[in-house]
Amino acid sequence: MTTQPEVGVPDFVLLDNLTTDKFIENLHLRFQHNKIYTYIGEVLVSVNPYKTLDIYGAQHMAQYRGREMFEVAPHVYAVADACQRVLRQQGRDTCVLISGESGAGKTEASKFIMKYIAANTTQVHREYIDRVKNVLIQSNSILETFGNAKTNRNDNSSRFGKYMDINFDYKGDPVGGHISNYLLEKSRVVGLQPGERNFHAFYQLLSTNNAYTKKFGLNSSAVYKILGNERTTAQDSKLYSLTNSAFNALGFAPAVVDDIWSIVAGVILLGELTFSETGEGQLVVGGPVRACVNALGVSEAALRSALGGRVLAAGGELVSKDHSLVDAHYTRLALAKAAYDRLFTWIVQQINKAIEVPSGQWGGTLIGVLDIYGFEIFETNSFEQFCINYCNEKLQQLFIELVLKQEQEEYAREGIQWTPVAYFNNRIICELVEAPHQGIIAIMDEACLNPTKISDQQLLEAMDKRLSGHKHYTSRQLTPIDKKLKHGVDFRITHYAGDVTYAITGFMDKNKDSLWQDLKRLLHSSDVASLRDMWPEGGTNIQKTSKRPPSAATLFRSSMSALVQGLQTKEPFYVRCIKPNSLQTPNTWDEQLVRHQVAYLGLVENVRVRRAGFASRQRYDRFLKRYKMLSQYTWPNFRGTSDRDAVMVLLRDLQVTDVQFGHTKLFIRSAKTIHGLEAARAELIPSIVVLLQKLWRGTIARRRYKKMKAALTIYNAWKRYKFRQYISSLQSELTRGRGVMKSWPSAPRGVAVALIQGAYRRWRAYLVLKPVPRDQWHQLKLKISAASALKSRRSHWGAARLWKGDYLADQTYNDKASVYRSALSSLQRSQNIGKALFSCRVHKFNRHNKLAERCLLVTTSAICKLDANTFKLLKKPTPITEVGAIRVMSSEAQLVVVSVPSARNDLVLGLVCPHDQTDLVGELIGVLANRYHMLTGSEAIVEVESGATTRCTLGGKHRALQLPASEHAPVQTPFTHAHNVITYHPASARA
Ligand SMILES: Nc1ncnc2c1ncn2[C@@H]1O[C@H](COP(=O)(O)OP(=O)(O)OP(=O)(O)O)[C@@H](O)[C@H]1O
Repeated sequence: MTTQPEVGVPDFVLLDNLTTDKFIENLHLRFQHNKIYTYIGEVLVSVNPYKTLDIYGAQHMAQYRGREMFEVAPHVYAVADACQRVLRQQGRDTCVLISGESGAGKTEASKFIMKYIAANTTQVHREYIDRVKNVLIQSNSILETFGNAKTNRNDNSSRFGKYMDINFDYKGDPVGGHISNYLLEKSRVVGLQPGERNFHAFYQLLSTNNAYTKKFGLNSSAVYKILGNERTTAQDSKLYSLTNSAFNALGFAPAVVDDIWSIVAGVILLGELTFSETGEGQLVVGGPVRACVNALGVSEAALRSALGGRVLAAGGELVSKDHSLVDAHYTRLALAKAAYDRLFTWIVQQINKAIEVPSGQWGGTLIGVLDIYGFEIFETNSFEQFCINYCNEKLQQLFIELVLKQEQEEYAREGIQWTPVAYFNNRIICELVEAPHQGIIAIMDEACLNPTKISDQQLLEAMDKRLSGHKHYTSRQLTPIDKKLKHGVDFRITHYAGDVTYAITGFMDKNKDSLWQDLKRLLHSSDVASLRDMWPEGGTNIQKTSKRPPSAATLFRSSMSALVQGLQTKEPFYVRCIKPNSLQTPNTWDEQLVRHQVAYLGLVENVRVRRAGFASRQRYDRFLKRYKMLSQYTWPNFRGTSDRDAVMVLLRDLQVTDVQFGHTKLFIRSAKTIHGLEAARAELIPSIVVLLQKLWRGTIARRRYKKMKAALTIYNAWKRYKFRQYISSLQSELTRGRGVMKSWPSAPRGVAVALIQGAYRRWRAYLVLKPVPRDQWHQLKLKISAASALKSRRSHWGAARLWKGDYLADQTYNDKASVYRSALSSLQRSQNIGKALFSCRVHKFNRHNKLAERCLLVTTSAICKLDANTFKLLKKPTPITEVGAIRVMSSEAQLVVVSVPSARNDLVLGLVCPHDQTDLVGELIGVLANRYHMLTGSEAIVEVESGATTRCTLGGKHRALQLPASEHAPVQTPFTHAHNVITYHPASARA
């Protein structure tokens, strides 16, 4: 991973002088360098780049997997990973609360979080987990189609609040989810601001020639009232097919998808209906009535009557009342809004069915992702802004509760002393809105319930009366000097994020949100099955439905309170989104706009609170892991017992004093200290990287070496196998008198034995030596590789027994083993000869034709001749590097000639084997050849004489050395000599 240099500070907590200017300066600096993410402790501040950044790919995800937030550059993936880690490691539910104004990047952030969570599963290809991941991601396309629209602030603005719970199994893999939707901006269905579009669904439906447009006579080039001046685009038709494939992926039945698009068409057509009055005052419905009833699946008569008037239950009687033109118009719009709003909620319910945790599947832990509208302050603020801003007050309250409370609890838990920080608690504003009996919602509900029709203005008067004296509420009536407030229209709430003036107009209607029963009945009578299903209350008896449903504000308050309750039980993470400009363009920074958002999101305050007590807190183990290299007492390892002790020692060594030691965490007061630690660390890192690289390269080399060794072992085993096969084929040919013997069918048995012995010897020789072509075996006088000599001998002789090497140290071979051992160690002390590798008794033949019993000792560097009884060194050791050649016989004779060109005498030795074995030659050659190779880097020369004769140099003269002919009479001495010919008698050389 390449770590890029940081720009500014990656965590606002590290700012030296905290002011709003400094805060914005750092945010801007980072934005200019495409560093759109910065932390306030664990809160992520994200600035919308309005351009595609290459920071979201799989390789970026990998950088955040399992890493602590402070270890890696700030990123929304780090938040997602932290969420998942808390869930997996502590089994705790977590949530991410994403806030910011329209276009600040909330929905994008939530999608990145979902993407990360979906990718970060423990099992990559478990079928239903893959399905869940797919469904969670696809559900976004449907929600965006039906709930998003182009506004002047955001081309793809979510016009509803969304909270999504994702369920995880015990391993931490997603197994399902649930979406809650809040307050769709349904007024958009029938009224658009200039330059804005209606919900995407309408344009998508009209963008192609499809079954629905055909069936309901819709036309992509026609102008429809509810679509405003905006036309469909090529993008819409692309998204139309995407939406349909998402429906398919979520398992929506084709009939249901038909129903959904029919309702969308029906709403477009409702927008086209017109009303006029006949001369007799009769209301006439015009426009595409037929197409409209077709799309909604209702009868024409029912539609006409529902739009033309209404039936009321009064005193047990049913009274019908005709609509005026104005009422009819209002009813049509109400019907369109209600039908679309209900459709949206119903679609969310269907999605929930598709993603619910299957029964029997444990989906015990949750991550909640809240993507909800930010604070809104417009020219004219109405009921919707009132609800949205109330929602933000609730979330701010939650933030205060969780963040500040947690902070204080942590200090208490850790035994840290601190002075509480003053902060503005917005509970008072929440209460202004929601308090029972006294709050604005209660006052509105009371007005709505009043049997006499209360106007908006009367509502305002009632509010003024009840709320006068409240610090956060005012109106022109209450502060006549404030000319900005319109008399009888405006009231102002001082929100935690600033003053907002609301116009009371429409509050009563919007809060009642009543849909006449006739319309509910109409929709329930539809033969579009899904539409019928959406309006169950339209099926109840009109006489029984006089009870008013709860008002819109009350419903909203309940859903907010349920939301907050749910969030309270979870460990929260915050993403605060900031919009850098209103033009939706990259690289543009509108200082005023940013300043405003920083203010109302309370970000600087957030940093202050975070730093009030301590700028940073870290668990001892984590702190140690990050900074242990800064002190010789802790690097590479601390010798004490606890991490806390280690951190204390480390900080004492660094003379850092502005800290407090909690039970499990270290609390650092000033940001400067963290800076200092970070800088010192950054300075040391390059040398540590070099060290790690060195170690790692060594590991790789050792691994490669092991592999090579393993390959060689396999190769040798195979070679042995082939030769065993060859020998056994020879043996079986011999016993059956075929094959080799076939060429000499009459060969006597002695010849056969000689033959097989010859083959056996050649085989032994072969094993000693590097393989040579069979046709060159008669020239068995070769240079061999030391390693292969060692290995080949070992593979043959070593298979039967272990090489003991230092035989003299073995009591069974040498009854004076202990004398030998002490002689050896004093020898080792006096003569730098190294470790004993091989020793045995030998018969030595010298230049005076004398035979002597000696002991031979081969060490890591030299060949020594020792006295046979005292094991004292007899002559100067001969360095192994001076060995010229080693000569042996291909037979079993234990005769070895070690030629030393620098001396006038070769070593002519008959080795004395232990009782239980017949050969030491192989082992001696193995040891000598191997050491020779190690010391000189070249191969030892080993000559194997195939015949019965070899040679040696004694007293500077060449002498022949032979084995006796078989018919020779046995002699008692291992060596005899006559006429410069030395004879070695193997039989007499036994121990
Ligand atoms: N991280 C990002 N990288 C690139 N572009 C982004 C990023 N975040 C947001 N955008 C761009 O900004 C646009 C608006 O973002 P988004 O829809 O997430 O805002 P929002 O805060 O959810 O707004 P609203 O409240 O209106 O729904 C996106 O369509 C996208 O083009």
